[in-house]
Amino acid sequence: MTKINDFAPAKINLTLHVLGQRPDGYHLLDSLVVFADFGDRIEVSPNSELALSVEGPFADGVPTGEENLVLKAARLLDPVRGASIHLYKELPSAAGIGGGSSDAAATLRALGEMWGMPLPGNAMTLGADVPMCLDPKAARISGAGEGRMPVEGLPAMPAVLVNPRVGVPTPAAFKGLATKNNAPMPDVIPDFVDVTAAADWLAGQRNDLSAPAREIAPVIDDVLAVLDDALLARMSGSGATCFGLYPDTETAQQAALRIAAKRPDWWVAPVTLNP
Ligand SMILES: C[C@](O)(CO)[C@H](O)COP(=O)(O)OP(=O)(O)OC[C@H]1O[C@@H](n2ccc(N)nc2=O)[C@H](O)[C@@H]1O
Ligand SMILES: Nc1ncnc2c1ncn2[C@@H]1O[C@H](COP(=O)(O)OP(=O)(O)OP(=O)(O)O)[C@@H](O)[C@H]1O
Repeated sequence: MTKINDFAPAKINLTLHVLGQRPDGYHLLDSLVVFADFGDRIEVSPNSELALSVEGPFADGVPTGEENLVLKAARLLDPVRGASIHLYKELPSAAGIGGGSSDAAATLRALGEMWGMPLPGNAMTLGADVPMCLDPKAARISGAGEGRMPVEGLPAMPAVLVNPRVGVPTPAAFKGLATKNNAPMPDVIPDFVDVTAAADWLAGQRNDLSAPAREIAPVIDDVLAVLDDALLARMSGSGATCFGLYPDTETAQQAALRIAAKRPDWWVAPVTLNP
């Protein structure tokens, strides 16, 4: 029986500038997004009914009914066709790293291949992060999430992802913004010789959702504090996951071990953020 596997990598917003708000309430973004070599896995196979099974360290709490983004993605592609979908959940949910969105995008790719269908143009209806996850490579994201310009010239970046196991609801983080009309990134994102040069430039950029997310979940300050040996530490998306960039893989792995020993209740993952 034909089985198709796909990978749903964690999405990291290296920057997240909020430029304004549309009349429908959605915010206009200017965000530099990369994807980790760590994430969920999807396996699809032919089946008469549409069925979803979920396992893995973060399976608990992931909805298994029609509200799961994986099933919504399948229904977007074909409202009636059946498939068996298995989701292996490695990523914490509601964590600012696009877990559900990346799962939905991987489902669209895998079922699209199995059913011989192109990727839909309306993936945005599943969530603002889904279009950027369809082609999980470094990109500058604009609009409410639908605009995507590939970004060349980023190095592979050793990093540590840290989540304090506190969820931040995305709408609440946007609602808490003190100012909605903030400055974009510079027009040109330079090429960087290495992760240190990238971190230096990123330090001059922002995640505008960081301040409201820290109001909602003050533990984010503790997460940023344990990443104080990183070249750069910042929150991703609407939080609460933060990333620290490190000069090399070994240093990142050592930092991850140190943080995991200090905070055994937190989720800590040494990763590489791919260009
Ligand atoms: C914060 C980011 O993760 C950055 O990549 C995304 O903007 C959010 O992506 P997402 O979780 O897929 O977002 P959705 O599920 O579409 O939206 C959740 C909620 O976030 C708010 N939202 C989202 C995206 C956006 N550009 N403006 C918004 O104001 C809206 O209140 C929306 O109801
Ligand atoms: N496949 C899925 N995996 C995780 N959560 C899902 C999934 N499908 C639906 N959800 C629901 O979506 C909510 C948001 O989860 P998700 O992991 O996508 O958030 P996030 O990482 O904050 O996303 P983003 O960075 O896009 O804002 C969860 O609380 C959960 O109820």
